[in-house]
Amino acid sequence: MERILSSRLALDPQEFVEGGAGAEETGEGLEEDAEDVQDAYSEGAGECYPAETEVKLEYPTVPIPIPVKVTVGTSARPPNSSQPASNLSARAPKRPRKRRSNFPMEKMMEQFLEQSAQAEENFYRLEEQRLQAEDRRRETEHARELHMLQMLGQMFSSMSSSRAVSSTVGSAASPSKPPPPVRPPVISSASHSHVRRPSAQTDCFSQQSQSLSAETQALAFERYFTLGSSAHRGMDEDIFSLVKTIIPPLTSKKHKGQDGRIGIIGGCQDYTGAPYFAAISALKVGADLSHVFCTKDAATVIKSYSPELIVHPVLDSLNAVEEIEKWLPRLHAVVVGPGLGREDVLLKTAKEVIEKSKARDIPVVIDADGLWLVTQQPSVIQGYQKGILTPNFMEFTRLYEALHHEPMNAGDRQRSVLQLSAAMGNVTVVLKGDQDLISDGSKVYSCSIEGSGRRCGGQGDLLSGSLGVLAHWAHSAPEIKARSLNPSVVAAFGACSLTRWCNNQAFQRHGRSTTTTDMIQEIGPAFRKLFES
Ligand SMILES: NC(=O)C1=CN([C@@H]2O[C@H](COP(=O)(O)OP(=O)(O)OC[C@H]3O[C@@H](n4cnc5c(N)ncnc54)[C@H](OP(=O)(O)O)[C@@H]3O)[C@@H](O)[C@H]2O)[C@@H](O)CC1
Ligand SMILES: Nc1ncnc2c1ncn2[C@@H]1O[C@H](COP(=O)(O)OP(=O)(O)OP(=O)(O)O)[C@@H](O)[C@H]1O
Repeated sequence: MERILSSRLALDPQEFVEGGAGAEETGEGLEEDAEDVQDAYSEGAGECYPAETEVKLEYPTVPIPIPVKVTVGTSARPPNSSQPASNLSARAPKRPRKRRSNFPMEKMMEQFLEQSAQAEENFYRLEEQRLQAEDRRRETEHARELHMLQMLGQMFSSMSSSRAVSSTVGSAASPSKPPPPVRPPVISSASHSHVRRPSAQTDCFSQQSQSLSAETQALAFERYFTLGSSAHRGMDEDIFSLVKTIIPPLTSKKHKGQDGRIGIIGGCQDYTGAPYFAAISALKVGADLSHVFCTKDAATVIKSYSPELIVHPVLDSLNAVEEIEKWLPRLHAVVVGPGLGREDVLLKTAKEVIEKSKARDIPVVIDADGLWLVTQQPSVIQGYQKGILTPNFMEFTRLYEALHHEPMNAGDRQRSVLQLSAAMGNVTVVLKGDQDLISDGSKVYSCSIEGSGRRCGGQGDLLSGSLGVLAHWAHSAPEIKARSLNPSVVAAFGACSLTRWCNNQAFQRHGRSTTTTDMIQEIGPAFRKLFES
């Protein structure tokens, strides 16, 4: 109503007159309509007569009828006359209706406004009804999906129990029995022959679950934890429970910065998105402060994406290394490479920052163009136990070939990742792909949490930014040190799981239009679901 009233005030009567005049110019019908309105008014009110006068208006080129209350003319009616107006007008010859005074025009305007208000109300009423119908439809669909979910649950429970029995009974007789129909993280020993691949049944399951609803996916995901064979289950739960133990509790005793200050080295004229994605992901995972060290021309752009980031436009300055070094004592981890570009001068700065970070014993995650640098100069990170490389397949191939001087066997990725990590002096390597393979040169871990088929740019930046925080947490967690597991591997497993689940959840909502920004919005719920429930 408020809107209606305000629009009423905004109407200029003169404009209305002009509009009416314009309409008259375009056709006879409108003039008749205006006459009808006036007739109805005169008869209905019972006190106004069809008095006509000519009012001189500046605007209309064609005369328009304007009824007036004040009578001017010869057809005045006695005050107590009971004669209907229509009779009166029948007696008095109708004069051509031309221009009249403004007052009835205001009445017309009011009628017009009332009608628009009515129309608007009707519209909203109908819209409300439509939304209610839509809600009812959704509820029905939801109930149907829940029903499906229960049926699937029952189905899998019975499959699980029958498999558990058969694997215990038949393990000696048939050691090559395929794993259960889920995609557990595969954990193998250093020997390649022990690396397990998901079975045909596994893939069948993942295809099936891809077409299911969000609720069904959630179930499939939970079964990821609960349906593994007993041997796998122990290790899955191990690594997941270890990721959970590295997460610092949120307490009121802490001050800003204690849960992580992460530095991203990257961001140039061409690539401003990548460092932003990495830095904001670090914050969303739980770092308290996220710094971006980028070139001058990228800085304002990155700042404009988010006021939450601290952006230093120093990467292409003459004393870039000193500028960054000033901050290193306050950083808990650095992520080198997202959007860095491949200019020699920037790569040289990145190299020196890596050296300085190593000297301070800070975890160093190297991604994207940082891996280009490692391909040219592997020694920059070789042997550093807090170093983690996160190549995509292309970056991995380059690195592998640079270190092994021979083409990689793309059909045997587990072996290749193990070999590369070993050649890098047991630096943790995360080969991203349909399964993420993580190795510290002694074992290969596979993270196969259902993601989606959507491969937009920036997903790797989300992973590297998250990994920066998790690496800091893992390397400072006493529980991990007490166990024989490599903290970098635990952190990598956590970051891969998180990225893939964000991808899955964003895809549930946005399908083909999923972007990294949508995935970043899923970090909070995904983190809770994976590590805090
Ligand atoms: N919004 C932004 O600002 C973003 C900026 N970004 C930044 O861009 C910079 C360059 O990074 P990059 O990944 O494009 O470079 P690089 O490794 O040379 O790959 C080039 C070519 O390799 C191929 N290829 C890639 N993946 C593959 C795979 N899995 N399997 C097989 N092939 C694969 C593919 O070749 P194609 O298929 O096109 O022939 C691809 O075109 C870097 O700084 C990064 O941080 C990104 O983070 C995105 C968001
Ligand atoms: N085929 C796939 N199926 C499922 N998930 C995948 C697949 N390929 C990559 N991913 C996931 O996407 C994430 C990013 O991997 P990707 O290979 O896109 O990195 P990237 O090319 O370095 O990304 P960026 O665009 O940020 O440079 C990883 O978490 C990985 O698990």
